[in-house]
Amino acid sequence: MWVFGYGSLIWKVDFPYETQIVGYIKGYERRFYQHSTDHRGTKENPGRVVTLIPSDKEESKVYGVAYKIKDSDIDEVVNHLDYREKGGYERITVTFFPKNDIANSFSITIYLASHDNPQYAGYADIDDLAKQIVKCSGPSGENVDYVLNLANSMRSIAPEVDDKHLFDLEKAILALKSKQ
Ligand SMILES: N[C@@H](CCC(=O)N[C@@H](CS)C(=O)NCC(=O)O)C(=O)O
Repeated sequence: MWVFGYGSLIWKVDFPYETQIVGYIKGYERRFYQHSTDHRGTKENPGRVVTLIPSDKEESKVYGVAYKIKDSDIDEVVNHLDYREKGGYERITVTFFPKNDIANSFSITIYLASHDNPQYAGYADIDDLAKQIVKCSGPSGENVDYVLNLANSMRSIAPEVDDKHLFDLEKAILALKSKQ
């Protein structure tokens, strides 16, 4: 079994895996459109974490990390991730393209929070997202750290990729923090 990480699963790998490959999935865009009340926010003050929105933009790709789960670990890992992603995410299967070997794509499981889940927050502009995020923290820590960890991880796994939404948000958050 393979699992694709495109958010905290890139930088917070709290499950056993055999190997990992950097690559992408197509037809989606990564957006901070999911409320988090159990990790980076609370019910009263929900944070924002990433999900994927469908995109018909030619060649829309979301880069992340694919993890190969050993057969004997599958039940444990799926139970763990089902619990970790309980805030509105569901497992679906998509095609993964290894960055350095796109000819050998394969099926992979992702956790996606669709637009009709109860914690879907939807669109907000970058400044409003940043203003919300700098005020939030939850059981897993500061919402700001979630964004900065993801931005730093993306720069290290795919430095050639410009995820405008992510890096514009990072810039807006750092600008707000510098004024505090
Ligand atoms: N499904 C996404 C993970 C989305 C995500 O980040 N989920 C949150 C749940 S709200 C999480 O696991 N957070 C852990 C943390 O914030 O430390 C992925 O593939 O990376």
